[in-house]
Amino acid sequence: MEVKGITHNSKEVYEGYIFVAIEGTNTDGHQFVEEALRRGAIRVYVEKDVGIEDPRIVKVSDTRKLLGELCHEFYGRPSEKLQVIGVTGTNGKTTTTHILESVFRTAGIKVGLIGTIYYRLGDKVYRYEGRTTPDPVEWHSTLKAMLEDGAQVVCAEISSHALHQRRVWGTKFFTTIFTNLSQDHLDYHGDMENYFSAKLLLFTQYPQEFSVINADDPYGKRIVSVVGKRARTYGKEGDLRITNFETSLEGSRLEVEYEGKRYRFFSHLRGEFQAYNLSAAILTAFLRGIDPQVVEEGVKDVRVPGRFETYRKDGKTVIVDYAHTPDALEKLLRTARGITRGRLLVVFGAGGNRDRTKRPLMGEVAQNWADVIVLTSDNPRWEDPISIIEDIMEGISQKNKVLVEPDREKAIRLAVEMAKEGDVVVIAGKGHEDYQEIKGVRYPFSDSAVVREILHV
Ligand SMILES: CC(=O)N[C@H]1[C@@H](OP(=O)(O)OP(=O)(O)OC[C@H]2O[C@@H](n3ccc(=O)[nH]c3=O)[C@H](O)[C@@H]2O)O[C@H](CO)[C@@H](O)[C@@H]1O[C@H](C)C(=O)N[C@@H](C)C(=O)N[C@H](CCC(=O)O)C(=O)O
Ligand SMILES: Nc1ncnc2c1ncn2[C@@H]1O[C@H](COP(=O)(O)OP(=O)(O)OP(=O)(O)O)[C@@H](O)[C@H]1O
Ligand SMILES: N[C@H](CCC[C@H](N)C(=O)O)C(=O)O
Ligand SMILES: [Mg+2]
Repeated sequence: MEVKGITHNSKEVYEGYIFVAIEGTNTDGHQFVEEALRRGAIRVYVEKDVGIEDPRIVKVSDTRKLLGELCHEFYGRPSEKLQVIGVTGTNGKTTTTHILESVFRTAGIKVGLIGTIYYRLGDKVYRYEGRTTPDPVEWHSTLKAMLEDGAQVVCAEISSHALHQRRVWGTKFFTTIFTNLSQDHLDYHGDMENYFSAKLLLFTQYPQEFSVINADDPYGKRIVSVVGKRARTYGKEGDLRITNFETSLEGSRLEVEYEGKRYRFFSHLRGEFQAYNLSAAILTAFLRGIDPQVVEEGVKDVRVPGRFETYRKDGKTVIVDYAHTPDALEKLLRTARGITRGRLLVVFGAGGNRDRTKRPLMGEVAQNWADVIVLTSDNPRWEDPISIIEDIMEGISQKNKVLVEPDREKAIRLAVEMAKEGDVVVIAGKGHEDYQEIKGVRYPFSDSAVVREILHV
């Protein structure tokens, strides 16, 4: 039986395909078995009876795991011929994968990147459906495509949704990395314990040589206790020990101690949290045997679109960043406050159809650090923008600091034009995003483009 393709979507079944029925969050693939058969499926895997007598239907215990295993086989087990580095955690995945990409490229190693912004190998960008971590078909086929295009290493962001939905099941990892865990995605996971359990899966259910863990994070400590001798840690208490870190508008200086030696690094990345992203990437590069001088060179000029992008004009500074969780916003504003001579203004909103409970917490963070808060829309999706803003307002008692402007472009313009010499304006939540998602439509929109137009830079 020659298999022509594998899919979990009946609408993508063609003659000779295998269809795997998945019970999802919106609908159940088991309702589409008849359609899959009609479209020419030669095998249909189900988890439960669908009331159709047909020799092509086979029942298994877990169709999500089966889908991953089938795709891993069908695309030629690419993760066994590459070195796949998987990064998970609430924040830092995109940044850490970009640092690793820069280090491996400096070492002359062909390195692929799969994550929030793009799936790319050098200048080649692969089909991208908008997920930080794609479904098993897109995941294993992209690994195969990168392998065929010469990739030796692939650095990938592994989201908690992906782990919960087994989107990367069947993958063999070289190294997995844990950045941190703080509040996000509770709309999906329900509570922090479930969120942590999803993250833990990467370190316990997938083959890997090393687990690189943030020893300073309370959840990181729990992962170390579970993975045992495979763990290699970073942080103030890590195997790779952070001994000094300074950050400014110019960049960051990091000093670490590892296996009895001291190392110093400089990077254009800014923000106190970069100590951790840099350390995670440096430890991983050391474990892969990359020469320290090459690592030093590789971490210098890392550019991550939409992370702490800085524009300056007439003595005022505007920072565009992707922070969209209470922890990230807190660390971003704390860093911004440290470089502000005058007032700190912040423009942000919160994504619709995402974790609602984080909204007042973000409002409270903004109130603690900023002099002026302009509340606006992020990606409202199917929610009313005003009600999202009201959720954020719940966390703000100092109402006199707040201006409300639901139109994001007007809100950015309002803050930048209000700012005076010495002031800093932080525009948070969307970073690299080049769209605004409203009621299922992605309208072209970019925070950076709006800022550049206002400042004529
Ligand atoms: C909540 C969530 O994660 N949903 C993801 C999930 O969809 P689902 O389980 O809801 O699927 P469903 O729509 O219920 O359909 C169930 C099954 O029926 C099948 N079906 C459906 C219709 C049909 O006609 N025939 C058919 O066979 C579907 O193919 C599917 O297998 O599986 C889909 C396929 O893999 C994903 O595209 C989809 O991502 C949605 C669009 C999404 O917005 N996900 C976000 C929350 C997300 O995944 N974000 C993370 C983290 C971002 C970050 O913090 O970095 C990410 O990795 O991007
Ligand atoms: N190690 C970190 N700890 C806390 N905040 C961080 C860290 N690294 C980056 N941030 C902040 O969080 C934001 C998101 O960073 P990044 O895009 O690297 O995270 P991510 O895990 O890929 O996020 P997402 O899951 O939304 O894709 C950054 O814009 C920055 O403000
Ligand atoms: N500006 C986006 C950031 C989150 C995107 C991604 N992390 C997700 O949850 O899909 C939003 O808040 O909608
Ligand atoms: Mg990301």
